[in-house]
Amino acid sequence: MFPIMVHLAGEKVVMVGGGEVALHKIENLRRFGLHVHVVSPVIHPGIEKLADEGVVTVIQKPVEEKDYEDAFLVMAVTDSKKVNDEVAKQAKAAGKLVVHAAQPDLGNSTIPASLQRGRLVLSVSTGGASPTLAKQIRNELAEVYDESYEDYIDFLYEVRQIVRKVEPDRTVRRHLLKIAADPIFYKDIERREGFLREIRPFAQATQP
Ligand SMILES: C[C@@]1(CC(=O)O)C2=NC(=C\c3[nH]c(c(CCC(=O)O)c3CC(=O)O)Cc3[nH]c(c(CC(=O)O)c3CCC(=O)O)/C=C3\N/C(=C\2)[C@@H](CCC(=O)O)[C@]3(C)CC(=O)O)/[C@H]1CCC(=O)O
Ligand SMILES: NC(=O)c1ccc[n+]([C@@H]2O[C@H](COP(=O)([O-])OP(=O)(O)OC[C@H]3O[C@@H](n4cnc5c(N)ncnc54)[C@H](O)[C@@H]3O)[C@@H](O)[C@H]2O)c1
Repeated sequence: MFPIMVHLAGEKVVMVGGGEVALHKIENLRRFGLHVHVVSPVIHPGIEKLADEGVVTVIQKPVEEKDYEDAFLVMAVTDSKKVNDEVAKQAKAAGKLVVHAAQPDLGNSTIPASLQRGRLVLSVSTGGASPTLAKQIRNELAEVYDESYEDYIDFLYEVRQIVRKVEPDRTVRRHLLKIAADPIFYKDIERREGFLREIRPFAQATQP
């Protein structure tokens, strides 16, 4: 398994199956601001509620290939092995990202337990050994990397954008970015503001 971050905004995500597991997967996708198309004859009440809120689009019927032919990511989460296997096979052959929720080796992707702190994303995968352990480790990380990381990551992002824009020399750029990543800036918000005050004028000066 190779970890990769995927920009899914604007891409079609199709959930085949509308039960409990589908609901859980949709809620996870929702945390990342993603809209999901659900194809399933029976729809969990929790998914119906999300449809009312506009978070998902529901197509209430058994799945057919045309329901996911324009999808980027397909999740096969029905309670039928035959349906999940068939969907995974066809979608994979069509070059899509595919999660098979019951037999991961029949898909080509799995969902890790994850945690977001603004731009910081921490993901834990056990390669199907124990989703329960993945969740436990994620919860431990959530305590270490608490909400205060959101602002800190924003600071690092802004510094990096400025440095990339104003400093043509790669060695100097790396040096400056290393300074910015000093833990002192995590702990001391005033220092962050001071640092930004110092470097912002350089970016403004180079504006076209
Ligand atoms: C991380 C998380 C993300 C998410 O789903 O969003 C996720 N499963 C979560 C929870 C969870 N899933 C299951 C339990 C019950 C206890 C247990 O079995 O441990 C719990 C625990 C709970 O619910 O508390 C049952 C289960 N899961 C899979 C199978 C089939 C199989 O056995 O392989 C079965 C057995 C079904 C059966 O009994 O027949 C398969 C997969 N589940 C994965 C991801 C992928 C591997 C990730 C990895 O190992 O790292 C993979 C391979 C494919 C995929 O679905 O992507 C999410 C964490 C929650 C969070 O983020 O809060
Ligand atoms: N990956 C995970 O995290 C995880 C966790 C637990 C279970 N599972 C697996 O997920 C699967 C689903 O479990 P569940 O608890 O959501 O089941 P469920 O009984 O709650 O829901 C099954 C859904 O499949 C739909 N379905 C059936 N035939 C269909 C078809 N032809 N086309 C479209 N949809 C169809 C039904 O309408 C229903 O909405 C099981 O195979 C289970 O082993 C995966």
